Amino acid sequence: MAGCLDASSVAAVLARMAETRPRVHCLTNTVAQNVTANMLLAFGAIPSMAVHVDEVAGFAQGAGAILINLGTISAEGELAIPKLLEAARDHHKPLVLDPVFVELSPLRRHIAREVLRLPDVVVRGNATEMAALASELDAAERVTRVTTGKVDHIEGKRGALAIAHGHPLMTKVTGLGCASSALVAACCAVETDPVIAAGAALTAFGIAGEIAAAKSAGPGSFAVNLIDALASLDEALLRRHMGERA
Ligand SMILES: Nc1ncnc2c1ncn2[C@@H]1O[C@H](COP(=O)(O)OP(=O)(O)O)[C@@H](O)[C@H]1O
Ligand SMILES: Cc1ncsc1CCOP(=O)(O)O
Ligand SMILES: [Mg+2]
Repeated sequence: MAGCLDASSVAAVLARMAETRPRVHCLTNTVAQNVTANMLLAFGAIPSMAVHVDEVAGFAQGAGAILINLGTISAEGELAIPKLLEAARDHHKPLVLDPVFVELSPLRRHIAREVLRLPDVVVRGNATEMAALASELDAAERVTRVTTGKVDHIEGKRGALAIAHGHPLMTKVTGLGCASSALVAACCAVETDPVIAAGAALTAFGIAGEIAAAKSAGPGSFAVNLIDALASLDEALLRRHMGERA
């Protein structure tokens, strides 16, 4: 039976985020780079996005977590990935994979398979992407599966969570799934249990989506209001949206 987090657990992760300000090194797609960087900053983390094979290892070794997003994977990006995997392995960095459109691309499936040779990877995707990777995920060691949608489902070594926060407008702005993967990575930098880290990230992001939607006329204003809402989160707001007494 999947559980959910309480406001104090989410607030504790956000407090560590504010205190630590982890840098998330993102090898991510050109569509979502800007929204990803802005959401990480609003969340209290620091984004970096270098890709060149001769410098990416240094960026990754000094980061709190690593994100690999396959959305616009290039030959240059593909060269950098082994360096990121080495950094994650040798320097014990949390690593999140976002297998964008893996269902459409044998190349992306191949790269996802290579990434999943590493143990303890956190994979965040939508239901189509996670279903397309089912056999690779089944074969991966100590993988944490994060499947987003109307309800986000998180399954890992230490349990399962279902997160029923968010708003349909979050599907109308490009890059918000990619951004959610980056927020999961940021939480993995300050919370050692990836199930709790992903639960905190998606609870916070979903509540920010609810707050932003209430004051938006459409997807354009929603995109801007979402950054403000994410930056405004505190325990009182979390409690209000999680139905807990202030
Ligand atoms: N129908 C929905 N209602 C509320 N929130 C949603 C809905 N669909 C997706 N979300 C939220 O939107 C964000 C992006 O999820 P999703 O659309 O599944 O990713 P992707 O953009 O990679 O396909 C997640 O935070 C998720 O919780
Ligand atoms: C449209 C598109 N094409 C390649 S990456 C990308 C952005 C996908 O963003 P998200 O998965 O967050 O909707
Ligand atoms: Mg996506």
